[in-house]
Amino acid sequence: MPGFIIDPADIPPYLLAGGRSSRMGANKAFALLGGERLLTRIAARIGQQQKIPVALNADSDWPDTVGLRLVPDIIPGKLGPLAGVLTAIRDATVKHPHASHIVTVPIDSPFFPSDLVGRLAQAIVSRDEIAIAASLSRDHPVFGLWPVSIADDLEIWLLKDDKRRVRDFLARHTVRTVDFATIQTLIGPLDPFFNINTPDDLIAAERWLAALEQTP
Ligand SMILES: Nc1nc2c(ncn2[C@@H]2O[C@H](COP(=O)(O)OP(=O)(O)OP(=O)(O)O)[C@@H](O)[C@H]2O)c(=O)[nH]1
Ligand SMILES: [Mg+2]
Repeated sequence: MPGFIIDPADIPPYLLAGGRSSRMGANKAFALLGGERLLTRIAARIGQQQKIPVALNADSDWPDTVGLRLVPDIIPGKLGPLAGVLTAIRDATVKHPHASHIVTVPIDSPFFPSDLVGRLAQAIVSRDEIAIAASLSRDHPVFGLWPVSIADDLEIWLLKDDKRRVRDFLARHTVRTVDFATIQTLIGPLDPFFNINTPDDLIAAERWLAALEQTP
């Protein structure tokens, strides 16, 4: 079936980095993986899939945006990743008025698939649908295509729902879930959405990176 989105590379990309990094104990965007900051590494990885420059959704006093356009949350209080999604949609409505969707990726998952946006876009069959990634039977809604048409509903939900469970918001909309396979490496199968929350996760990520580099 032909998809609704004609060119996935035209979807405006937003890097979600507005979290607290509380489990890491320091801003994980600046943590080094393979000698490179996660911020630089992940911006490049999503940037290579998209024609529109990546925007950085992060605090207004962010120390170094590495040249990315900074878009701070429009609702204060660190209300979670969906506050970043709302911010991105509102920004895109102004900066990219023809976009039907935006794409978000988190700051802490360095191995996400190089065909992420294309596969998510393929799953969308009409204007108001959300597409999110999944692997190993788990959903990863921070990796999502979000229709700009959900903005008002998302804003009301963020302000009114105290629990702010992402799955509760998704239940209000049509969601296409796209499953991605694990990556075979010399040390076993890698979840492409492995995410770095703690210092131990960062050590594990170094091992995965080395294994990927050694895998033919
Ligand atoms: N814009 C925005 N992004 C957020 C917010 N909370 C989390 N995120 C982002 O959502 C993604 C997944 O969040 P987590 O893995 O929990 O990261 P975190 O919140 O920084 O880390 P913890 O404090 O340890 O939970 C990361 O890219 C975060 O930067 C928020 O309030 N606003
Ligand atoms: Mg995380």
